[in-house]
Amino acid sequence: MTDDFRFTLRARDGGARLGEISTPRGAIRTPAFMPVGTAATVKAMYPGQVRELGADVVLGNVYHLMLRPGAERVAELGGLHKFMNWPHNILTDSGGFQVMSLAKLRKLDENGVTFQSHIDGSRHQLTPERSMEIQRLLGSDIQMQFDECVKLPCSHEEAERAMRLSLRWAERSRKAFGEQPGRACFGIVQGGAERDLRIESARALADMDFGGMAVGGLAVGEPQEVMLAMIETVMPHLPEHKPHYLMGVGTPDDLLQSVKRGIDMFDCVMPTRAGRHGLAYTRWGKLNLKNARHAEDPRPLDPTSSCPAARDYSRAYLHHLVRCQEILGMMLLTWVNLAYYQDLMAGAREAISAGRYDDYLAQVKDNWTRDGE
Ligand SMILES: CO[C@@H]1O[C@H](CNc2nc3cc4c(=O)[nH]c(N)nc4cc3[nH]2)[C@H]2OC(C)(C)O[C@@H]12
Repeated sequence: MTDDFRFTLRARDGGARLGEISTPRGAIRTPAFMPVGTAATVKAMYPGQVRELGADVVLGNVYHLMLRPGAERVAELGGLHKFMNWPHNILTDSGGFQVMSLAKLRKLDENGVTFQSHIDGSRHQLTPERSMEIQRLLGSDIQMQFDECVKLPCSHEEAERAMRLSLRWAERSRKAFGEQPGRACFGIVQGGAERDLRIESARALADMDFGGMAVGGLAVGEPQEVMLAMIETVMPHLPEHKPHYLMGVGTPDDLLQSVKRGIDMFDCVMPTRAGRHGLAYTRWGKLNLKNARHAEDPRPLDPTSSCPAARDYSRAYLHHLVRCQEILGMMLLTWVNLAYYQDLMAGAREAISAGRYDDYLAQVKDNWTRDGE
């Protein structure tokens, strides 16, 4: 156990990295997938279940928690770890992205963003200082700078404006974070799909004293090749001794391709959101269990899986639950999908350690062509 925040690079296999973040709350094995726990819960999962799947860290959101139940209230109740009964690491997103994708009547200026809650219309303001104060009140172990993420496609001028604003907000966020032993503040690289802006942003952030570097502004609807091109553009300019976090990503293929290019951390709503909508991620690809072809299929999703939801329930039963919109259907498929994402990352870590990541990537992709059977 350590009382400071430390990242150790354990092995490399081409561009892929095997590492470990250690904090007073435990180790985060990288490459890592962080289940999204937006409203202080990984939807449809017990915290103990999430941990059993191998998750070392979950993600929380300033935007949602400041609106409901409120950061001060969570602090009075002992902080977010105690509140949600998750004693392991928590990373919190700083709110800027969610404000722009969820809130109403947003007004952005140099100081921050004022907006109306999408829940009750109440008025709120987020600045770099308030976002870092909220993350400190929550007791977050990894706190994200407050930034502005532009939608893609956008003009070079617009991407430049938002990237420079995000750099000024990075300075303010880092100053407001101060020194919190055992915790880290991460900078977020912006710059849209513009190589010059991405490099300028990465270089400027690398000179600030951040504990890790995130790549933001992606997974906002751009094609995968644009996302991968931006990762390749910034990677040479990210400090290799600090964790690299790709925000909001992604599909299983996105994760494996990004690990190959030097990404260590991911978060994405896909496995949990897809599970609630009847979609199952399996070794052979994605299955839509609403589809009538599963109605009389007695086989489990994957008899070799270590996840009971994938091993002990027939596709016919899962199809029935999804068709009836039964709560158990959402629970079981969320479980299946998070197990798949954690196993995918565990396999990547093992493959990098053995120096056979490219074989692993090819083997996983080869299985996907067999249409879920
Ligand atoms: C696949 O899920 C959809 O795609 C979005 C995930 N993509 C994403 N890119 C992000 C970029 C940033 C960023 O630049 N900065 C900060 N602070 N946080 C970020 C969070 C991000 N998440 C989800 O967001 C919506 C709700 C649009 O659909 C989901």
